Amino acid sequence: MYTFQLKSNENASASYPQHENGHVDSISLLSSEKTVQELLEPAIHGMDGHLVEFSEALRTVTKALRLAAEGIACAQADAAEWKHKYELERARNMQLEHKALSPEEHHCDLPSERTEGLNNQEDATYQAIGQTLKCCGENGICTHVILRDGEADSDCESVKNGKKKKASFKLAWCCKGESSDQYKHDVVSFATGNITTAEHSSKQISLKWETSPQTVLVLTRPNSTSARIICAEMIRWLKEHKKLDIFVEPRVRSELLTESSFFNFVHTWEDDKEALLLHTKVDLVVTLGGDGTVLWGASLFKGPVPPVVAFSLGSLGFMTPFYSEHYKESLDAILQGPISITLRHRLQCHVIQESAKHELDTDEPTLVLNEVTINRGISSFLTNLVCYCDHNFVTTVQGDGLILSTTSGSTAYSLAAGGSMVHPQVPGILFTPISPHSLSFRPLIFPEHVTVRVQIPSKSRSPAWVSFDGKGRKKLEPGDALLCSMAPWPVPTACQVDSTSDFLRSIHDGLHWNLRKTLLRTRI
Ligand SMILES: NC(=O)c1ccc[n+]([C@@H]2O[C@H](COP(=O)([O-])OP(=O)(O)OC[C@H]3O[C@@H](n4cnc5c(N)ncnc54)[C@H](O)[C@@H]3O)[C@@H](O)[C@H]2O)c1
Ligand SMILES: Nc1ncnc2c1ncn2[C@@H]1O[C@H](COP(=O)(O)OP(=O)(O)OP(=O)(O)O)[C@@H](O)[C@H]1O
Repeated sequence: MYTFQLKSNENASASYPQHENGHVDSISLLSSEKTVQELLEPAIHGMDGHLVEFSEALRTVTKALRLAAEGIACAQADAAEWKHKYELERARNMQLEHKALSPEEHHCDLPSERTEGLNNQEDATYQAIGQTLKCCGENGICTHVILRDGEADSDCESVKNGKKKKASFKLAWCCKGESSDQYKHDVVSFATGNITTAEHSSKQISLKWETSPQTVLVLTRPNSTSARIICAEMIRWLKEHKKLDIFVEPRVRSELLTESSFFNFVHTWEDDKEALLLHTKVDLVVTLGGDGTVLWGASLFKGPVPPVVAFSLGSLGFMTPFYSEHYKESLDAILQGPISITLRHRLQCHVIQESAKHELDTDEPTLVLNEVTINRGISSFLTNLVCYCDHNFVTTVQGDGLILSTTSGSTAYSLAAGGSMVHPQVPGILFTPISPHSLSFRPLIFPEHVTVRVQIPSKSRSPAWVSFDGKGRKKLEPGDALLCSMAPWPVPTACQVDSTSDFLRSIHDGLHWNLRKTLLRTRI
């Protein structure tokens, strides 16, 4: 009996025709439902209660299946309709875009002298674009320009209809202050008043060697046996297989020579003055350690920084995407290029002492890759830091202190203090308070071009302490100030995949960001 029922069940399901996508046809389900009823009707006649119950259950299942199939069919019809709508909308947008981009289409039936005028203006426009590109080339700064100087374009309909034209305007911007012409660019001038950006300013950057790298600086985390072992092995491989010149820190050279006189070819430097010239000799920097070693490496370069390849020892860091175990494959690919890089912006920090505020000759700035922190040190008083952004008063920080962070540093101390995580390729200055006394004090992000000034009021009850990437603490006496702005020398770090993929991997693997634990239940 039960064998029969099972078989009929199988037959019923086998007879449900399925679409390519695996969905069951609701009409066939309806007929199957009837078939089940017809088949069972005589069989159950006069049988016991169990069979009646079972046939009821079977009917309910078939009905449920039919309803589900109807639902799916309905959803599919809906989806097809939306897809059609989407395609129409897309085609319309593409048409509009095309219209906006092609200059010829803008010249509808205007009087001929008017069109001539426009053509001349366009010539001038293209000349202007040419000039801008030339100027970009010279300055090493690229601004993508859309210029459409002067009078109407897509407003021609309104002109024909005798309607008023929209006011024309011109946008300009400058970096590095009003006074510097060098970085000034006229950008957009649209008679229509529509502002668009031609290109995204910050894209995935690719580095292609024009001549092969010759010299590599290898930096290692101190007091680490694994770093020492991999360092010696890597240097031997770079010399024997890649014929490269190697630089290491004075400490590392002594360590290598203690191991073997083979490492006699390794170069180093004598003093800080010589270290300052490293960027003129080194094509590539390799770090073996954690994020701290990358910070250390960056701090050796007070100006331009060669590309940095950061190998992690053990766990992956936020700025160390390469595994040291695979150094040969990674370095092979990097030395050959092209490689994706992240340009990690740095902040330059000046401490201005009250006693020396009228002196023109201030100390060299300190460059940070993560952040500069101003805190209360051992004092038990709240900090009282008066902050300005350019010439605008921002706020007074009363709390444990303030972090001015780069976007690379956004996953470090700033994050612990409640700041947001920001993709490292975004240029900006994060303004994150540390344990602020006021509950409404939320973190801010300033644009890249501003200068932030943190002033210790002359009447402050206590000094404050400033530290750079967690190091080099300095005392800020009442009346002293810290000036912080974006440095012109970023740190180019090689990516394992690309900027975004590496960033996301670091926050997923390093922080377990938004990871929810799911309970594995045994299915009954
Ligand atoms: N409460 C905190 O979270 C806190 C406190 C002090 C310093 N720090 C951070 O430590 C940094 C100095 O690092 P260190 O290695 O010289 O000191 P460290 O040896 O004390 O290490 C600090 C930790 O911060 C991590 N770290 C460093 N840079 C990071 C980054 N950009 N993103 C995510 N994590 C990062 C390191 O991997 C390490 O685990 C400082 O720049 C500061 O950002 C954090
Ligand atoms: N070559 C170096 N010379 C001097 N100090 C260094 C050097 N490399 C790293 N440091 C310092 O040693 C400390 C530890 O460096 P490490 O690279 O292990 O950083 P970490 O980020 O703490 O490591 P992890 O990511 O494994 O937690 C840091 O404070 C760093 O500034």
